[in-house]
Amino acid sequence: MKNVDDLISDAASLANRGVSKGEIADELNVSRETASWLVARSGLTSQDTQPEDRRKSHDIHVDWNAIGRDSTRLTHIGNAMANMLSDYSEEPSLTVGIEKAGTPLATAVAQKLDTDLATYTPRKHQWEEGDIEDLGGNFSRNFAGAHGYNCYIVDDTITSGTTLRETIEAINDMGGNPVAAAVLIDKQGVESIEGVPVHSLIDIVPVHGGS
Ligand SMILES: O=P(O)(O)OC[C@H]1O[C@H](OP(=O)(O)OP(=O)(O)O)[C@H](O)[C@@H]1O
Repeated sequence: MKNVDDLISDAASLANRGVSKGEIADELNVSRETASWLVARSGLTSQDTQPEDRRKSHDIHVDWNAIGRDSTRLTHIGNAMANMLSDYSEEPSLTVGIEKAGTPLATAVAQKLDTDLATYTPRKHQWEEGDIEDLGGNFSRNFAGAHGYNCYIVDDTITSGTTLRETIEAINDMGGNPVAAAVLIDKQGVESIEGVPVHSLIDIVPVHGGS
């Protein structure tokens, strides 16, 4: 069982060997953002890892600020995501937004589909102290819980899929039924996670070949 210090040590060791942040994320089964955080916590400077990162990392940063900063655009995008989710016989009555960026999108989706609203904060946001295995994510008490609900799940991006997988497991653990998920952008191009269909408005598809 690993605690945060073990992970920081592992991340530093991999970074010192020239492994990219994306590969560290895969190796340690965390998101790339978390891998960056672990390397930063280890005290390695960006100079220590930057050249190898530039050469080996294929990850991309998605900037959807033009949508997120404008409530009209956000609502339109939420409606489009709702449209992708509107064909399930279970007729979910709860939309679960993944904090933080998934929540405003989930709010728009919930409004369009006339469902209740829940928010889930993944465990990676609760890593400041303690053993990672002992820390879980949580549903905000300000919104609905997942118990007894057929649920849609909404987030902005899939990078490794770890966050969505964790959210699906958390909904199951709480006695809910995750029916389908929708994201703005899927960097994996997955069709399903843990048996739950995943819909994305945009898939990122790496193109190989050329020079
Ligand atoms: O598929 P994964 O590798 O798990 O990564 C995807 C997650 O990472 C981002 O969250 P992040 O914590 O970076 O940002 P946020 O709190 O602003 O949503 C994003 O919003 C997803 O929730």
